[in-house]
Amino acid sequence: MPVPKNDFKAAISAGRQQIGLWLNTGEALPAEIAASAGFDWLVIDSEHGPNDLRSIIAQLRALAPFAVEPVVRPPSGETWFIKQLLDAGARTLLIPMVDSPEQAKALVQAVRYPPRGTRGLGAAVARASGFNAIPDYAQTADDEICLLVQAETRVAIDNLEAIAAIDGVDGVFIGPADLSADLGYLGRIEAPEVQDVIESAIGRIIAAGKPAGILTFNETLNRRYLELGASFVAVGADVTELAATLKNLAGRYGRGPGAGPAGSGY
Ligand SMILES: O=C(O)C(=O)C[C@H](O)[C@@H](O)CO
Repeated sequence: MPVPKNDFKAAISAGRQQIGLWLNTGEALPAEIAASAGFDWLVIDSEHGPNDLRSIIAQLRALAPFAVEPVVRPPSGETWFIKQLLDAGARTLLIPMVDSPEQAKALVQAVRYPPRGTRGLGAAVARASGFNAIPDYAQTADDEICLLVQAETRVAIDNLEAIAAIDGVDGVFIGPADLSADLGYLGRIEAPEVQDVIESAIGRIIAAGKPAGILTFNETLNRRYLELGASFVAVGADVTELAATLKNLAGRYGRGPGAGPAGSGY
């Protein structure tokens, strides 16, 4: 029996646009609530969210009954943690700060079993294989793993075509907050100079034959990126949505700081 198909991977490679949300509470219950809202993909974020392997597993379990792809973002692309995440049952990974084709190649190696890569064997005792309930796990896992890399520095933008060309990179995600900072526009994602770089990067990723992805908290920008052909667009984060909704509710009864200005997020 092979591993189940990764519909998200198939969708983005076929250009079927997927709408996502960031999960930053580190808790299973809000993850379950977000899944019930109907998003196509949800990012369990351990780069900026309070997550460890156990909280990630709890969220993977919470999301399992839903038709949504859990995308796990580790704090960085360390091989040892990638191995733990894959064994825990994560199969779509979003790796921050990938600046070069060499880095991308090393990540591809980390997510694939020999002879195609260097992933260590051990899934038979792990959640990924249903604790050995999927007999062909080791033979079939590689093809359903989806490796997404983040381009979020000037160096990565310079190397975009070379990164996208790496076989096994399944999508390139623009990190607008870090990219804008590296371009000298800290906290100013909407600056026209930043937008020019992002729009051209989306076009270049697509021209290189790979799906492009992005996240902002700005609906106008998100719709523009969808128009430009980005395949996986995250449109917000659970914590910012909760904070905004609660401030608004309290504000309607004269409490708290009120709704405040809407930001694009960082
Ligand atoms: O640089 C970015 O933008 C991202 O990588 C996404 C952010 O990390 C996300 O956490 C929203 O602030």
